[in-house]
Amino acid sequence: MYKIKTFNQISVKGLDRFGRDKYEVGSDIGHPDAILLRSHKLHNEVLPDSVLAIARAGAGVNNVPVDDYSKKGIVVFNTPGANANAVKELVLAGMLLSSRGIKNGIDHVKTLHDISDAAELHKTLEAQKKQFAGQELKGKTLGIIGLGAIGSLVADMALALGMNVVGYDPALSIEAAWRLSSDVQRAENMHALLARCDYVSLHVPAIKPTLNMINEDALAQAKPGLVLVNFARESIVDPNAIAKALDKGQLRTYVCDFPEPIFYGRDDVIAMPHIGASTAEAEENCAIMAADQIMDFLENGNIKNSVNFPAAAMPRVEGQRIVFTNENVPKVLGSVLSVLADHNVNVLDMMNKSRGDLAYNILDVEQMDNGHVIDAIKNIEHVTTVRLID
Ligand SMILES: NC(=O)C1=CN([C@@H]2O[C@H](COP(=O)(O)OP(=O)(O)OC[C@H]3O[C@@H](n4cnc5c(N)ncnc54)[C@H](O)[C@@H]3O)[C@@H](O)[C@H]2O)C=CC1
Ligand SMILES: O=C(O)C(=O)COP(=O)(O)O
Repeated sequence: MYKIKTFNQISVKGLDRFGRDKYEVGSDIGHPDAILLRSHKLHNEVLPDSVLAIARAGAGVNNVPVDDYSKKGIVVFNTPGANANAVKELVLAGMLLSSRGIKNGIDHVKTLHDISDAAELHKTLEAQKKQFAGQELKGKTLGIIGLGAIGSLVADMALALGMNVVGYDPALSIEAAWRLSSDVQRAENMHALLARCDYVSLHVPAIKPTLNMINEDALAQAKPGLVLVNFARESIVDPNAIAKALDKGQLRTYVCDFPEPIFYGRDDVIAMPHIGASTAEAEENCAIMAADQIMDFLENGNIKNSVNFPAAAMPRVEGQRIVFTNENVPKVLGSVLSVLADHNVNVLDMMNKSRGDLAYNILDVEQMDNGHVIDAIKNIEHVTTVRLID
């Protein structure tokens, strides 16, 4: 039996992927083979040695100490794009909330509940509605910082609304570039983007280079009256700088999924409780993708959508499969193959992939009757983890 420990609310559709004949799944599992979670922070958790993999049902992995886990040979997965549409739709809601008198208008209507005569109510509304007039998105310029799964969907949506779209992403992958509409204009740098946009939406991961990227310096470049939309992470903005920019009118509104105490009581901040990915569809997509990736890894050693390991997958053949991780230095694979040769084990197929400082290997071998082989591989210098899969 494989054991999967869960944190957070994981969609049942995902949990149901784990066949109960092979898997035990729950939030109170003691020595799990893998962990399935959403935003639960793992930095302060002591992981049992049994853990081989972590799957983040979602995009951001800043709640997982990925570098530490890489050193231990723990594979970390996420689910790219699985919740992107949900975020995109909320970005639209955020832009509309910041541009039209929606919230204040609705609140105002609620204050009129003692007017019982319909005709009088309509007359009052018509007389007062001018205070809730707004502006349209069409014809305005939206800047998008980070043009990955979410950024590219936001770009398509904004173009469809008749907005001009400017993008900035110095780390854009080739795959993401192919997905991007050719109508997205390219900004040379973030400051140039901020200077020409009416709205800016942030879609970068929380990593060292993006920490506090929206700071006082950046906001000083913004076109006065900018609406800043942050459904990415709290750590990429400096809240004090945002508050100052709002006070000065450099920012008109800050729309975010990450409330901060400094924003309490401000009408120019629209803060939501991290609900960008909180739709039934996104939760299902993420949970299903994460569960499938864990199962393929545990049962076959295959790796897809890892943030710290290379992609590696081979179809299964007869016999057994050995998977091992090693530091990415010369001679390790050769030493492993020598051990197999010494024990008379025939290799049927193999794959060796590397990513940064680590390498991952899949070896299909004929059925072995020698139990010492795995121990011998474990003892080879620079081998971090090894596993035999039947
Ligand atoms: N509010 C919510 O519930 C959700 C928030 N998120 C956040 O949104 C982030 C982005 O998600 P996806 O689009 O799915 O990820 P993604 O990995 O597909 O796209 C991120 C993009 O940011 C770019 N990037 C990296 N460093 C950059 C920099 N310094 N300047 C400009 N661009 C840079 C990358 O090249 C990549 O194209 C996640 O990492 C997560 O923090 C994601 C899903 C839900
Ligand atoms: O996918 C992401 O990065 C998110 O922020 C979504 O977080 P959640 O799974 O809703 O806690």
